[in-house]
Amino acid sequence: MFVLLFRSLPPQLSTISDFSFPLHFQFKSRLERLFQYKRTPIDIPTTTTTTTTMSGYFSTSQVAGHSSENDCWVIIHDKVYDVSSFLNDHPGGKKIILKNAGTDATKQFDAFHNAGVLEKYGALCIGVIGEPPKDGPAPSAAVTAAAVDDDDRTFGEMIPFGDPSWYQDWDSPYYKDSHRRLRRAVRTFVDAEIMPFVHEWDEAKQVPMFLFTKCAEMGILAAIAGNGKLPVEYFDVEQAALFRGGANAIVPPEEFDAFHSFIIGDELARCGSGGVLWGLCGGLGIGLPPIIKFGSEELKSRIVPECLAGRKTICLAITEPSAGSDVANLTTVANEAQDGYIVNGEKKWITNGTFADYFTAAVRTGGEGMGGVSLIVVERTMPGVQTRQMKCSGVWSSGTAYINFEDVLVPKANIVGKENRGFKYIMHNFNHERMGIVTQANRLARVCLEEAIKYGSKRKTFGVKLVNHPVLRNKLAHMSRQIEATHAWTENVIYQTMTMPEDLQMIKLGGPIALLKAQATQTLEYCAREASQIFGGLAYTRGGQGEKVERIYREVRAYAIPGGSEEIMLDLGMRQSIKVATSLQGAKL
Ligand code: HEM
Repeated sequence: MFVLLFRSLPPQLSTISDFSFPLHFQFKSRLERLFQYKRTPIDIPTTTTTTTTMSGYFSTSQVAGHSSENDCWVIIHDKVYDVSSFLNDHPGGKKIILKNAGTDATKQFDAFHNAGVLEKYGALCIGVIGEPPKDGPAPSAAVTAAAVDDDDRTFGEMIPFGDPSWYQDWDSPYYKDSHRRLRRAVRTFVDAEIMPFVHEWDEAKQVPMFLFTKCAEMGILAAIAGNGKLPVEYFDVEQAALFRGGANAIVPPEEFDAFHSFIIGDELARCGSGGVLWGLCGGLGIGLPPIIKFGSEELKSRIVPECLAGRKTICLAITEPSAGSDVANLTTVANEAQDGYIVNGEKKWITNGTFADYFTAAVRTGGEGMGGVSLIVVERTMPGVQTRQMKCSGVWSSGTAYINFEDVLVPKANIVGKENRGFKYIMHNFNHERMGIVTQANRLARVCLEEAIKYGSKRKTFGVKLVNHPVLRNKLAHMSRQIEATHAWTENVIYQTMTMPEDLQMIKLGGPIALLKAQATQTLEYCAREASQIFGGLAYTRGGQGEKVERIYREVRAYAIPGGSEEIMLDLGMRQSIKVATSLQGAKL
């Protein structure tokens, strides 16, 4: 609706700074909008949510009566918070809140916090300012900005370039109603179940195991592992909130496509933490697909359902201390013995390796080079497996591990597919892995942009808002154009994965995907740097308003290096593209 109004504005009001909506254009008051949460389509587990326990309606004079240290209320964005029990724990100190006790402290609050803080401390909220609606429903705890949009053509907070353009009523050939429903469902889930806890989990350097169960109950784990297809045969679709109800589901299982996967990855990445993203799906997204695709029926039925249900976790163990992107030269060996294989060797920088139950490990079963590599599933419970947490600059909660395999006896049944075919299976996986990195990196870049625009719209220097300084707008402009270009290219490639035969994808898409990965991570690096400059000191300290930007800035290398470093991606991208052009497309070079 906002967009329709905007379109009909006269040309003289066409720049944002020129207009503010007349009162009658403010089509619904904030409070009305809060109560207009129309959909309750999914059951989201609530055990750890800090949902609002709103119970009442208050006038400002009622709130004014609660202004002492023992009985202290404040109004923030039309909601009433009883902060009496929180005063001593307030990181900004109790005096500063007491100065605003009993009053509307929205302005002061906004100057020092992200809006997300209130999600986390929702339990302090005791009501709202205003009269109860005559017949309306009670205030809903699960209200988020995402949930109050007027229709599904527009979605999100409408921060310029803060979401992909199809969220802002742009037409797109790629998305239909199930994609629109999915973005809403995943956003509601992420806002309630992940976003408020990201800082805590990152500082604790681990993602809680219950998050796996929750994501499994949503169907998110299955969607991530499915590589654009839903592995319906390995999980109970009826128990996954997104797919429950068949034709009436948020996404009817038979409609699921690569754009649904993309939306899930993109919406999850809004949490602004590579650590949480990788903690949850870094192992599953690359460790399980080779088993689903190439494993024996026995291996699949033993491992896949457990992982998709969130009861077990898995990771991909390829990289070694001396063989990074150089997979063909790895040295971990699996020597055939009477009862199986004896595995010996070291793996390094293994995402989820500190806690994973299964390791889809690349081992040498044959001679030198790529023809001697196999994939085998090593299990944590097997004697001789040792893992230790590595101290990395970023992605703290993802459980990055150094792994020792010492005389580990692994049964023959755990070999994935055929012996000495591992290199092909790994290559098969790389495109999928890289597209996952692209999706996350570009959304993290968007998070930096969104945070910078929000902060720059409230923070003033020399009496002028940051966004009104041309030098800072220039930074935002360069961030936006790169993010939008990367997103459009990503959508184009995803579409090809839906229409091109799989064997041809391996040949034709490898080059462009490698280039796209470099494009996405360089965009991320640029955006994280520029957003940090805009936040200044706040992005140099952990937590607080610059929390997301500070974290993302130190996570950049975790995207630019793994899955193929930028240097290798750029070289491979051109090499492969020239080869395809000359051998397949008829280019005379
Ligand atoms: C429900 C009410 C409030 C909650 C839950 C809350 C929570 C927090 C939290 C978690 C922080 C740590 C930094 C961050 O995560 O953003 C913080 C910092 C701070 N808060 Fe609050 N706060 C509340 C109200 C207020 C009010 C009314 C003021 C008044 C001005 C205030 C002033 C500050 C200041 C000055 C800081 C330190 C900022 C910095 O380190 O740069 N807070 N608050």
